[in-house]
Amino acid sequence: MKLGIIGATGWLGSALGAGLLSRGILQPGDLVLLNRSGPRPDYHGHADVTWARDVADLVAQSDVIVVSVRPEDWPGLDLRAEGRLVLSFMAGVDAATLAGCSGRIVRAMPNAVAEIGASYSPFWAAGGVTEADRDTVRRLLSAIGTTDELRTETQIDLMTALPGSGAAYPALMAVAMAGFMRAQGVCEPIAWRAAEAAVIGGARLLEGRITEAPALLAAYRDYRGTTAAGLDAAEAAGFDRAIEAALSAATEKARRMAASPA
Ligand SMILES: NC(=O)C1=CN([C@@H]2O[C@H](COP(=O)(O)OP(=O)(O)OC[C@H]3O[C@@H](n4cnc5c(N)ncnc54)[C@H](OP(=O)(O)O)[C@@H]3O)[C@@H](O)[C@H]2O)C=CC1
Ligand SMILES: O=C(O)[C@@H]1CCC=N1
Repeated sequence: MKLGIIGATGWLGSALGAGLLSRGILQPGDLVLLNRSGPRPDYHGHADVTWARDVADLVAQSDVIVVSVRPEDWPGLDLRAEGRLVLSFMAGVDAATLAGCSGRIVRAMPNAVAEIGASYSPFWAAGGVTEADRDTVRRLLSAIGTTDELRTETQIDLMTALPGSGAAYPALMAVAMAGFMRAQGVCEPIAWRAAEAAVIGGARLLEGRITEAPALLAAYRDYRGTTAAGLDAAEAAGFDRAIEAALSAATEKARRMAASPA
């Protein structure tokens, strides 16, 4: 299979290319790459990839095409992909808009954790996508982590808001936590290590057992100690409302982008 990646040197496109090559899912000769800034002598340690001249050249050389450009760059691509499977990573560019390229459309929502091969990248397939196409999508996405198929396209906007945000909310928490420590006179490196202990250490404890989060919170509350006092104060200050506001705003932005394409 020849895979064309439009946006091959971007944040996600580059992570996909790196994962496909390092996991041996595709060989360098299977990759047809395109970006805006031009060919590079080395692509993740490989020189023997193919750089397309333009979008039409990439389509001519590819069986499957990944579109990983910013949403606002989609109209300018003028992609014509009749008979091809087209896998879009773009937020807020819906299937009705993508259908203009005449390909078989799948939308996936990876995140920045693709950089370390641990993205959760759910996908949704439009009409006309075959079982073989779905297998291809699962194989490609396995290069950057895990996936599930979604039943409706509207859920892509929700996934854009949550897993799509990658490390953003953990980073937001870490910055607030380290800031509190610094404000209390803790030196910079120890402030960051304290925040890392809570954000990363806590996440590692929950890894693979996230559904146990409510029970873990109950255990802290039953303890009736300092953490219980902190949890109560966080809730009273609107912690849940802040998360809901963030995810609603991001979902709404994705919906607005789809309703008014660039
Ligand atoms: N980053 C994220 O965390 C997430 C991103 N997404 C979606 O993934 C898509 C890609 O995002 P991201 O990787 O962050 O974006 P980047 O800005 O990092 O990369 C965009 C890529 O597109 C290339 N490009 C831009 N215009 C053209 C063009 N006309 N022809 C060919 N290539 C072009 C750029 O080339 P060059 O390198 O030369 O500039 C670059 O390689 C977006 O649509 C975004 O909504 C979805 C979930 C999470
Ligand atoms: O912030 C963004 O727009 C990108 C796309 C979806 C998630 N991150």
